[in-house]
Amino acid sequence: MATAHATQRRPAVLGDLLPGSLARDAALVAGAAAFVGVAAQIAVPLPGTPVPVTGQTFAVLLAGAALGTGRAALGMLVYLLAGMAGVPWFTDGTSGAGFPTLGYVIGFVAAAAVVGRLAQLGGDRTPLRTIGTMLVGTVIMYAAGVPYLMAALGVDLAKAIDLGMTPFLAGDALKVLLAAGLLPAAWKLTGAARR
Ligand SMILES: O=C(O)CCCC[C@@H]1SC[C@@H]2NC(=O)N[C@@H]21
Repeated sequence: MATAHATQRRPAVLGDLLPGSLARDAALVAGAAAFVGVAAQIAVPLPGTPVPVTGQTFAVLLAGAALGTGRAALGMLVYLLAGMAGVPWFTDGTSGAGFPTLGYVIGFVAAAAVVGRLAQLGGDRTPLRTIGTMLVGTVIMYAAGVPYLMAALGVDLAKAIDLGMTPFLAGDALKVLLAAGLLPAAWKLTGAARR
């Protein structure tokens, strides 16, 4: 019984290390949305495509792993809905719903939820596991973003991949590697128990 109790109290994700419960969770959800909103302002346009290189993917992956599935998904839902409602925190300070990259932002919700779940299962405790977790999250963003791009621009799948995936693979791989260095190191720094 004592062991089971101790196991329950062990932090499942980094966000659990902060004290409090409801207020903490609300702050983490709002913080995750704002974090992605700030990361969206790091946007580099590429010639020949309406899709920019942005810091969002990295922020979404980190928020997912650090907050766990429920809070991370909620944070990304707040980001999506507030942005659609007029908060200017999509790339380059934009908002609304009439832009071709909205599919990626919809994908952020699912990606954060899945990355959060994998992190709760220990998927951010070692660099190798973190790479796997972040790759899954990245694939989910593309799985939402590329078909949306197809529909929004009226192009076929090959063209949508050309415009919305191929130019970003190297940069997104770097973000995955960066997360794979950061998250296990953060766990090590906290000294929290391993799983
Ligand atoms: O307009 C937006 O707010 C969303 C931009 C989405 C950019 C996508 S996310 C996956 C890929 N990696 C990048 O760095 N940029 C694209």
